[in-house]
This record gives sequence, structure tokens and C-alpha cells, in this order.
Amino acid sequence: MRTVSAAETAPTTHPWTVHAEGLRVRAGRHLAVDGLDLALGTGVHGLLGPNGAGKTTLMRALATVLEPAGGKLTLLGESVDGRADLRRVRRGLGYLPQQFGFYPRFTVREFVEYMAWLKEMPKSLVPGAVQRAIERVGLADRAGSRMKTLSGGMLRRAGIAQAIVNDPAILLLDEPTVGLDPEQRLDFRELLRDLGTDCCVLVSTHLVEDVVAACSDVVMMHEGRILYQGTPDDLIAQGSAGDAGDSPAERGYSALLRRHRAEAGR
Ligand SMILES: Nc1ncnc2c1ncn2[C@@H]1O[C@H](COP(=O)(O)OP(=O)(O)OP(=O)(O)O)[C@@H](O)[C@H]1O
Repeated sequence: MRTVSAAETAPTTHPWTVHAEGLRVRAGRHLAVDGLDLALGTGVHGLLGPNGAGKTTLMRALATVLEPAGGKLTLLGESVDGRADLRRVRRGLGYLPQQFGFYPRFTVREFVEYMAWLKEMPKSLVPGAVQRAIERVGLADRAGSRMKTLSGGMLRRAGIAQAIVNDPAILLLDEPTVGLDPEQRLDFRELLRDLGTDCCVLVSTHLVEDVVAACSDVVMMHEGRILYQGTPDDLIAQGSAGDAGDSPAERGYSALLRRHRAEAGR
């Protein structure tokens, strides 16, 4: 039986949650996203690609931190361009950047509350939402600890808590498993699957195994474009015994890159 990807099961009568056509985005002076087409609906989408593929730049554009330099980008049915009022879209977004800033003297609870306030959440909903987000990432027993006293993995989890506090419709997680120990990674996969039941989650990672375990859809980027989109099973089917990698999914990933580079004459 063929597994169906989230992109295929998304309703066709509604706009995609995330839709890009010929999208171009600059990182500094470099055109890091260059003619990218992408359609994402509800589910967990794993974003893979070699260093410098443009994953972070794409994430930053979807988070409305970077303005597109060209092409079309639609988020939650709203067109994102220089003239757009992005407040409604931003209220529906959650974003964990690769590096995020915080006041070191804030407690975990204060940090997540502060982010809820920045997202313009109704005041009466904040305490409950903050508590729920902190519990979901397994930090309830550290809610009163100052951010500066947390380990790297705990900081990452606090970052995820702030990203989900507003129950976003689009959740963007840029390398969220960096610094997590193996047990936390397993918990995180479960959290991802749970979040993906009613949210469009895009998670960038170099850990192909996390994608296979937790994602319904694999999106692979190379040189600013989408090289491949399919299910984890489809990704695995791309590889063979001779391809580089320690697992069937890694071999599928290597095979796709190898073929693409061969076709491009590199
Ligand atoms: N501020 C900048 N100025 C110039 N070039 C940049 C800037 N930021 C990124 N780039 C370049 O843009 C390209 C894409 O970078 P990006 O960080 O989006 O890739 P990535 O896929 O997230 O990489 P990684 O897996 O290493 O995090 C790279 O070639 C990078 O060197």
C-alpha cells in the first residue's frame, strides 16, 4: 500500500496553508531561494538539504522575517508582499529560529509569556496557554528557572514552547533537535506528530531519521529550489545498497542528491 503525503491529502477547495510559486529570497546579497515552488497543507513536513541549500532563508521568508525578492508567497490565504498587512498572518505563525534571543534573567514562564504578548494573544488566554506549552515540551518542573541556568537541550525546548504558545496554524522549526539528547529526541518526534494533526509544521533538520520517524512529507531543497517532495517511504525507495548512508532513508537522500548533481553535470 502506498503512503499518502500530507500535501496530497490537503483540501483542494481551500488555499494551501503555505503556497510559493517561483519564490525568490535574498540572504544578504545572495539569492539563496531562487525560483522555488512549494505547496504545504496540514501535517509534518521535514525539510532536508545540504548546507547552504537555502533552508534557513526559506524558513525566514515563511516566518515573514525576510521579504520575498520575487515570485509569489501566500500564507494562510494571504499574499505576502511589500504591501501586505502581516499582523493576521503573524498571529497564526510559530517560529523557532536556529538561534534565538532571550533575556537571560527571564524565567522559562516569563520568556514564553513575553512571546505570547508579542504575538498579541488575548491577555485572559495567556496564563493557560503558557502553562500548556511548557508542559507539552516537558519543562513544567523548570518553569520557574531562569533561562541562563538551562542546558542547551532545555533552551531548545523553551524555544519550541514559545513557538507553539499561540497554537499556530503554521509552525516553523529550524533545526529544533540540535542539543537534544536521544531520549528528548524521541519525545520530540512524538510532539511533532501530535502538532501535525491540526497544524502545518515545517521542520528543518540534517537528521534524516527524525524526518522518517516523525514526518508525513519530505521536502528536499538544493541550491534554492525544491529538488524533491514525497513521503518518507518514497524517499527510502529512491536509494539502493550502493548509496552512501547508514540507513535506508539516508541512502535515499544520497541517491536523490547524486542523481540531481549528475543531471546538472556536476
Ligand atoms: N547574510 C548573508 N549574506 C550572504 N550570503 C548568505 C547570507 N546568509 C546566507 N547566505 C548564503 O545563502 C545560502 C543559503 O544559506 P541558508 O542559511 O539559507 O542555507 P541552509 O540550507 O539553511 O544551510 P545550513 O544547513 O548550513 O543551515 C548559502 O550559500 C549561504 O552562504
